[in-house]
Amino acid sequence: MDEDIPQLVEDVSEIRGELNVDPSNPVSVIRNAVDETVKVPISIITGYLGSGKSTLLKSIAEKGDRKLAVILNEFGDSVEIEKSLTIQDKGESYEEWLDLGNGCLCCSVKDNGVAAIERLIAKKAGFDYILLETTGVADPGPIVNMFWVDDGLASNVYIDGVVCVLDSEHVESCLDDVGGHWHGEEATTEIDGTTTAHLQIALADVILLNKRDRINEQDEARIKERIRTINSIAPIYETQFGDIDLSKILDLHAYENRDIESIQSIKPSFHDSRISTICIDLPLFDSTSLQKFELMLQEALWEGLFGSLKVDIHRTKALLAFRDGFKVVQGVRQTYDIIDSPSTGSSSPYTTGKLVLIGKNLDEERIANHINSILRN
Ligand SMILES: Nc1nc2c(ncn2[C@@H]2O[C@H](COP(=O)(O)OP(=O)(O)OP(=O)(O)O)[C@@H](O)[C@H]2O)c(=O)[nH]1
Repeated sequence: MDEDIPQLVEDVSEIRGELNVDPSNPVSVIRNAVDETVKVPISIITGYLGSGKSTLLKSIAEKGDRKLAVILNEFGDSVEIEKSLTIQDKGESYEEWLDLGNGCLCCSVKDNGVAAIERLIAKKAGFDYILLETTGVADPGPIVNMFWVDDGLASNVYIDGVVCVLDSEHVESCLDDVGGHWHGEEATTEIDGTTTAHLQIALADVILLNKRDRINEQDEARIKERIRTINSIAPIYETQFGDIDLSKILDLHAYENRDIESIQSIKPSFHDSRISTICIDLPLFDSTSLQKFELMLQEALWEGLFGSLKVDIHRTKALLAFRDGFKVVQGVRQTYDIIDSPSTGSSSPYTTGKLVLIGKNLDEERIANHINSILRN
């Protein structure tokens, strides 16, 4: 093995040892050893089982001149308390088994996964991009939040975006949940018919309609329309064997304030009984608007309420326009961030703002009325 290629997770017990030092803040131990000036983008690759995630990763690795670190998250076929963490670096790969403790992706992967990636950075592997492939049955929300929110990690890694790979031939049956039996997996549908595929599409910043060779033009038009009823922000590209111009899926900066274009270009929404996208115009904010807006947003995200309307929000984006500048809001599930625009010293380029929400039960008219009445008072 090449000496220059760093060992990533030498020993799981070592990670646990570190976690044990300060269980309340597991990354802080490692954070000190990290060069804070290094910031590596991480893209989350999500998509249902067999949609072509690994094929895409291979295609990216072959194409780019970037040095990629690829992290594969796979569960065993039982609710095993083990997870395989494989890092590939130009053909070399390291495999470690991380004990998840309770098999729960959300919390258990968080601690071990964060520690492993901190180590990756700390070892200065010389890579400049991380791709993380989630397991096909996973809701990507907790993973996105893990990389976005974690302070220690955020100083070294920033989340660039979520790429959702769809199998053109099977995406409709996944959304109708007749595909839940694939690969012997159990169906993952909620009572109202929301499937894992809905959640993966809802959180996508870009969508690849892969296996395009398996459908005809009519199918393509119908499928795209259906996807847009769920997420009308993310661009959709058709691909075969993950072949795509890398500039369309990497370096999206989808969680930053430079994401203005996607907020501005949002199309009017369609309605789906499960998850849909809505877009609400916001007035020019004055000195009291921000606080009112934030309280309203907190109630919506944390309590699931716009007034008396019960909602469930997966993704939030907003452009808040002020006379002398603007702010961008980014949110994933209950977490949000309000990001200032860099000061230009001149007046704002925007005279109105916009709020884009992807979630369940989003009645655009009722929400717009609620927001307007809050902002007016
Ligand atoms: N016809 C066709 N087959 C494809 C295409 N992309 C991928 N495949 C095939 O689909 C199968 C599944 O692809 P993978 O890349 O392993 O899918 P995955 O999403 O990583 O699968 P899991 O790890 O099981 O979730 C493989 O046999 C691929 O060769 C495509 O565009 N067209």
